[in-house]
Amino acid sequence: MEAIVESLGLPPTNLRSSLEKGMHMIVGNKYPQCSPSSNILGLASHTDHTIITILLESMSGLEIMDSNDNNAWKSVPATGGTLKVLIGNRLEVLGIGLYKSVFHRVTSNAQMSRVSIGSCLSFPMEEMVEPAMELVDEEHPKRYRASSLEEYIKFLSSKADKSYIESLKI
Ligand SMILES: O=C(O)CCC(=O)C(=O)O
Ligand SMILES: [Fe+2]
Repeated sequence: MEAIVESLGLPPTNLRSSLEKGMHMIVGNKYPQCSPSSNILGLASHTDHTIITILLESMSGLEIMDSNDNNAWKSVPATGGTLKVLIGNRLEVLGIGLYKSVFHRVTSNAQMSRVSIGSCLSFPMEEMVEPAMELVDEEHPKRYRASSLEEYIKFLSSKADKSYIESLKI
């Protein structure tokens, strides 16, 4: 994490105390076998609310949206035992969009069920996260408003018509 923070141009220890107090959730997902004719997704398109998510999956099925190719869905190859790192909303906000949280989804599979384990790194529940002030100047405006994990949970139960990351853009 310190290397990622440093790559934003911030002191590597910048987030240390927030991370020590922060939430680290391990999420297990199981996607049962499902006929392709039903046209059902295993998991709908979303970006993660986290700082980063580290993902381990039993087989392929993960797709990411390629904003450089007309938002086409691209399959992510599952290469045995490889960990995948997804940028979450908090890191996008902190670095004023230098790293983008990617839209991803999981397809269904007619032959086999699939499992994945996500290691989700987050700030403390009530901590307001906003762009790092060291990175903000006249040429680099804030672009994102401050928000917390607590607020994200409320957002989930609201009937918002845009994605969470869009709702954070000023
Ligand atoms: O199962 C996967 O590969 C993705 C899981 C996921 O996106 C999530 O838990 O947020
Ligand atoms: Fe996700």
